[in-house]
Amino acid sequence: MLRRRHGLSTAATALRSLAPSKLPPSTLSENARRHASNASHSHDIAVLGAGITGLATAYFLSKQLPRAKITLYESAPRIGGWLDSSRVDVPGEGGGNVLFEKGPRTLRPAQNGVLAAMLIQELGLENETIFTQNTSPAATNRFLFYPDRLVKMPHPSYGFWENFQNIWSEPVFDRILPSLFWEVWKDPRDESVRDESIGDFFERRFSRTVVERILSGMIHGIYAGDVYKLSARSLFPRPFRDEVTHGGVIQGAAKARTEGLETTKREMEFLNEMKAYKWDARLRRVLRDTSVFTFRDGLGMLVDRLARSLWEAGNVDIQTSTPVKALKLADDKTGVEVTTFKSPDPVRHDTVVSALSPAHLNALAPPNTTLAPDTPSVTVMTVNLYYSQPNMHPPGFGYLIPLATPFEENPERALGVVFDTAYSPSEADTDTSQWNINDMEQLTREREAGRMINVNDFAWHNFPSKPVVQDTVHARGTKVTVMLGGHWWDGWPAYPSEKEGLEMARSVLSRQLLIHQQPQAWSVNLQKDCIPQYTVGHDERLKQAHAGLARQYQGRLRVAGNWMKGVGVNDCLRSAWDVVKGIREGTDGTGLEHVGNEEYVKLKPVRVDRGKEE
Ligand SMILES: C=Cc1c2[nH]c(c1C)Cc1[nH]c(c(CCC(=O)O)c1C)Cc1[nH]c(c(C)c1CCC(=O)O)Cc1[nH]c(c(C)c1C=C)C2
Repeated sequence: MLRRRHGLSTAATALRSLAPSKLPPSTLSENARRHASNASHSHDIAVLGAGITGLATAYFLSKQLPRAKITLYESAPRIGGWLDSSRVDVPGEGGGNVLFEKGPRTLRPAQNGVLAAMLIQELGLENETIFTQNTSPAATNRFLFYPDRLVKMPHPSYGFWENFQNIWSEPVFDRILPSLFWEVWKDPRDESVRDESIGDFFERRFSRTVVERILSGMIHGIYAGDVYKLSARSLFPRPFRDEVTHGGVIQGAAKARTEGLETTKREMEFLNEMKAYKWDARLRRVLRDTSVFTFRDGLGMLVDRLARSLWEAGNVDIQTSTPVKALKLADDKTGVEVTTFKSPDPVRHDTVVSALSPAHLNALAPPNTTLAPDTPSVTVMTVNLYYSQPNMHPPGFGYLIPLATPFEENPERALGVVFDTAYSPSEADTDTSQWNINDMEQLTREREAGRMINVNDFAWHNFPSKPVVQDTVHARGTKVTVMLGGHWWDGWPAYPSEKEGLEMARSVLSRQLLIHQQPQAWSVNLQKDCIPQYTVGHDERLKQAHAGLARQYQGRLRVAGNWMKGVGVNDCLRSAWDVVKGIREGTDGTGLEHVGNEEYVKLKPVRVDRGKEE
């Protein structure tokens, strides 16, 4: 009884830190809550950390083990970690507000993203989702800034000639075609080389210009990291393997096209499990044409809905503002004792899942032990800016700034700029007279059939009849995010202040996009140690960590998060899914057992005939 009251009040505290409108109605699943809290528990599981990994772990646990007792410990007063969406008022005529994302802003439905898609369905977010169509500029137009201008990356939708001319004339693509051609003739590396940096690998296979002008930009957009430090084996496992098994990267890609892609048995099982899921047919159809999606209130809405669902489940106790101090294997080895800074008495749980960073987890370990491998991370400053003038940048996703961009063109060492307007519609975008489709009956038919349709500069489909918009400003403006820091700030003793960050971002926009105006709204966010860096030898270190955890804890302590097999939100969901599967199946896993799993199977080459899709 005591637990239940405590659980409800702490969950309520967590929920109250969200918008008041998100508080669960008192009628919600009261029976379910009472039932679960009175029942004897099948498992007693603690989850450490209520970022997206911890929340998703608790969610999958509560769904798949409804009789488990789950305690979620979070050191901060709020939940959600790096997923943080907030609204900022825009002063002036039109008024209203704009939504800024401090961290990740969109999700892809592909690969591990099927789990995010599943959450749309299970959390009832269909009518709150903004789907960006994969033919829209936000999906097709990506730019690199080199040497002093935006250059469009090739895309099949531009057609052969436009791509060819671009590749032929722009210095960013200098010698790319010969380097692709010669790759086929290069000797493969010695098999004894177990890992190297992606910079070294692609420089060896292709050329330094490919690495420094193109690849480094792409890596900035995902890892904010240094190509010469990150691991080829961890980040590009397929090409790295193809070099040895097929003689080269191009040969490997060609073989995959003709004979089918190779994937691990584990991935295949996951795909089959996802295929067997009872998908809403309409959602599935829309997602097939979706490049990325987000929600009316940003990705923070996913956090809110997960929290609400945990509340409703009744068997989850969310303890915010409760930092964990220490972890210890129970003397009888059948559980783990968790001590928090709130009480000197340890609480025993059958299983603990850490959704903390390696550094945080190691800080809880008994003296002279490490639980997770040393994994460096980078700090990113995101600077969101909103201007009331529309179209201040070309239509597209945004641009990335590679290593090779001359210093004088990027003295702030920005990593890239995201054009948020591209996927984030505002009230103004509901004005049908501005849409580039005249036949409104066709629009209605398409919408009713659950098909996506281009209605504007960017494309979006909405489930309900009224389009979902993110920003409440009445006129269309321009919303961008400047990304600063990452590996450029490695080893810095201090980071720029908010004021300096804003000045740096404005200076980037002024030089690179010729935006000299004063923004109407902004937000500067320093995200310390937010992206783990999978440096050379990463997989090997994970394997050792797995062996150590398995030996010491025999399945009682497991790990999940973005520091093992992918740094994105979708990867966090996958990691949560996998760890829960291990617990459900009662294996002696650690959450790292998949690392180095090299049992491969072949996927048949897929030919999608869109006309025949249901
Ligand atoms: C906010 C900073 C982030 C940077 N990388 C990531 C975040 C959250 C993680 C990440 N970003 C992308 C992926 C690939 C998978 C995918 O969803 O596409 C991952 C794992 C791609 C991506 N990069 C940028 C955006 C807007 C996206 C789409 C996903 C998202 O919303 O984050 C832009 C971007 N991200 C970073 C930089 C420096 C940058 C520059 C334009 C760092």
